[in-house]
Amino acid sequence: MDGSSSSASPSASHGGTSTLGSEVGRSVLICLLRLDLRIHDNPLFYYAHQTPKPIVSTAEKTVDLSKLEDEALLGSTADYLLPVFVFDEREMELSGLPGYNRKGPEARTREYGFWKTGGFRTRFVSESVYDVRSRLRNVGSDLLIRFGFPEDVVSNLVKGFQAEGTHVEGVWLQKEMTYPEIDVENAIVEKLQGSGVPVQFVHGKTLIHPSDLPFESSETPDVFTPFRKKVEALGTKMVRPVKHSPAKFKTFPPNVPSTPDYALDVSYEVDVDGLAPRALETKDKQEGEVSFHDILRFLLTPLNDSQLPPTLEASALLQQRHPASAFPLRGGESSALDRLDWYFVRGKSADSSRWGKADPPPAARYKQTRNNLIGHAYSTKMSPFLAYGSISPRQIWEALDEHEKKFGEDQNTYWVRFELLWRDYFFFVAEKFGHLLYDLGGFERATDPRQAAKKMEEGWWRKWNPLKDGPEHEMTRLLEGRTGIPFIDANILELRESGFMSNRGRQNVASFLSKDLGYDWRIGAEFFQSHLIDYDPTSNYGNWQYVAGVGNDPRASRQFNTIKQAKDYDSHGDYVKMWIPALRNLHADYVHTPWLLTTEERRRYGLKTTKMDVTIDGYPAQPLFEHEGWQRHYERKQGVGSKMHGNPQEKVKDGKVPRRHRPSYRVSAATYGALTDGSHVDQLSASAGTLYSGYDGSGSRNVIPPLRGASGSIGPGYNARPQNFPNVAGLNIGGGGERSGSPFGTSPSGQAQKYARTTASGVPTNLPAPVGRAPGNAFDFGPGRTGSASSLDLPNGRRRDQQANGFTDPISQFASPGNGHGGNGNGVPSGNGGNGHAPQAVSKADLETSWRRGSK
Ligand SMILES: Cc1cc2nc3c(=O)[nH]c(=O)nc-3n(C[C@H](O)[C@H](O)[C@H](O)COP(=O)(O)OP(=O)(O)OC[C@H]3O[C@@H](n4cnc5c(N)ncnc54)[C@H](O)[C@@H]3O)c2cc1C
Repeated sequence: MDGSSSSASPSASHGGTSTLGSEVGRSVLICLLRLDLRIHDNPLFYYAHQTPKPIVSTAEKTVDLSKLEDEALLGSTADYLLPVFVFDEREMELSGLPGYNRKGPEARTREYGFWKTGGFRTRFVSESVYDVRSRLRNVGSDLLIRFGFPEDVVSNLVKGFQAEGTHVEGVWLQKEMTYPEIDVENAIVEKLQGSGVPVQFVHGKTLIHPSDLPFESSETPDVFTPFRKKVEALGTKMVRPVKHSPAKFKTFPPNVPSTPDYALDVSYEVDVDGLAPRALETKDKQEGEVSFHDILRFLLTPLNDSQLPPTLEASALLQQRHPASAFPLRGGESSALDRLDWYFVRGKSADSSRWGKADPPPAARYKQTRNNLIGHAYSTKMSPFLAYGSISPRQIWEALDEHEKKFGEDQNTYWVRFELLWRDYFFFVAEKFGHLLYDLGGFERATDPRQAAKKMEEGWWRKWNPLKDGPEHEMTRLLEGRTGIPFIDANILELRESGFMSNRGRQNVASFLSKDLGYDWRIGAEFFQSHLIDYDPTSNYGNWQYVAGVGNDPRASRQFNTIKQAKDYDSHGDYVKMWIPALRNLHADYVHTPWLLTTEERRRYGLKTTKMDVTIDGYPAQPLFEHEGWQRHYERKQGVGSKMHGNPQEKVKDGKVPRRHRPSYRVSAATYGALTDGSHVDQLSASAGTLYSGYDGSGSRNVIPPLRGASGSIGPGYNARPQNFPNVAGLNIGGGGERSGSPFGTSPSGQAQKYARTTASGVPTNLPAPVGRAPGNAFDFGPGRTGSASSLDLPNGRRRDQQANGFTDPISQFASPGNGHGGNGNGVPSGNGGNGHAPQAVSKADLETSWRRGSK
């Protein structure tokens, strides 16, 4: 960057030549902020305000500061403190800044060429930088912001100060532990050689200070558990206390020497969250003035200019936080501290009755909720703040202490600590193995070279060429969220549209990409690197290696069963429906396996199938891959075996927990018409009875609940096909009731069908034989028949007679005024019905059996 670029900047708040005049003879300490964008518990700022202690020589050794044996010896006598941040051209594409001349290559990932820093992270980092600047201003200091290469900026500043007679006491920075970052450190040291200015590193990244480890970092165990046990044995010595920064900082240098580095600074403030893109010439700003939004826009612009298919890039236009984002927070220390306080201490997030505690903050149920997928409260959401150092792990540790003092200590609080140790583990392991973090063969090349050699053979990992392989290539489909496997697609879409993905989602996507499909795991790691707000080299590449089986997992062949996982963790399909609008109308039992629907059923659910439709609101009709192990989970119904646990943000009304699950109903020997009250039932089972669909009065098409019974008849509807009714003898699917424009159809073609029996997987053993004619000529059961002699067993064991015209249930939201037939799409009962037969009677034993089977 030459001087002309600097002058091209509309505003350079610390620019201008200075002779320092009376300042000659004074000294300055330069603190380069990198991934430590905070003022609290930042060792740089803490030690900058301590009186230096002499280097001591003991009988055993001379304490060598450069080895960081004891940072407590650090201190500064400098008159001025200069905090600097450099937007590094290696990490972020800066070519959109007016007048900026990039010196190096585009900021792209090394193997597959994604932008290294996508839109969401660009915004997050920028917010973090400007937040730390205002926080520094609040304590009497400031932040110098530059763009380019950190080593150039620092050495130019040193030269400038020295030329003006100011003594530069030192350049301090946080020690990084991964490679591209260490390369920058080395470049800084190299550039300052001969300047007489010492470069000093301090540690602030990890929970455990490296010199407190009970082993050399080169001897970090290759498996997590031994590491954890060793460090936990340190007891109270494991984590050093938080270092509080002073209320008033040393003075920022009154004049900063002019350098040729590119400077662009915010000269007027705007409400970033309320931003709409604005033209530069907006009236309320002066010519040449720059707002935060302008800077963001400059940084985002080049990301749209893609060498890859634009659909694979983290869109530069995504400046607004997604309303459904699990990480709806802005970047910066202020935001991090607020979240910390809310999550661990102040927040009141859950009902007391369910948990038997007095509405504690969300941390009190972390272990139960951490695998959930929806909302921001299921986990701490500390990762983006940790990645950019807006908070330190020690601060989280202390927040846990505080939480435990007030609300008690248990598995939940321990588990947050446990996860923080995972984070540390990946740092120490990454430091131990250096460049292997990014190597296809992973750490295994060092820990088990034989195994690694096998996995390095040609053909072990499948390849992908983002520039040549077209849009229908498996990998392109995967990264665009178009695999046809909803749980995978929803996670990818969440990442692309919000910059975040849950840990559960990350594990599943990583396993699918590397184990199910067998692709080079670095495709996924680089894609995550580009899109994740919380990207951190050690956690990202370390976890990818772990899941791909080339890292620290002693059971390297472990593979996630996507359908099992989907049904365990998104049992009601809410997550998938949130991110894939095309699936919103689907019953939860099918939402994870839409390929099991027939073409006709897809049509009835409004699922489009043609190629063109797929890009609008359709969804691929077939999965790009189907693992045979998935099949045994196909028939598992919603809610069954769910591992989802209470959302800590569940609202409490009048001290009572609102009913979260709509009840399951058992219908015994009953004829049961549609629910037409505007609600729907999650699960409705019947034994040897008849049952029929709910219909959502809001106008969305609803579902036919599955029939579970030894024999039975069902009304017409979307899922009225044998596959959905395993182990049924004498299955009669009613026709009838199809009305034009109504979502209530019948069996395909509108005809009633009869099967002798179905197998465990719902395959009919005789060919469907039309036995009736639709519409209005239902066999066995048609829509809208009102029942006789029917009863409902309500979920809490109470029993209620079904009323002839529908039913009411005082303990649920359901109050059906209808007369037991399918609604008309507007929730209005319409009174026509088939003329099916009364269902056959069943014994109580049958009923109980089917009930138990059904509700497992
Ligand atoms: C394939 C893959 C890629 C990942 N990439 C990243 C990444 O780039 N950056 C990142 O911070 N995390 C990454 N993780 C780890 C984890 O998914 C996130 O840390 C977590 O989801 C962040 O949400 P949270 O802060 O609410 O986590 P919480 O569940 O609240 O956990 C608290 C903290 O513990 C740490 N932590 C939790 N799980 C892990 C883990 N598996 N590994 C390391 N540290 C962990 C994080 O610092 C986290 O903020 C990745 C995981 C996988 C499987």
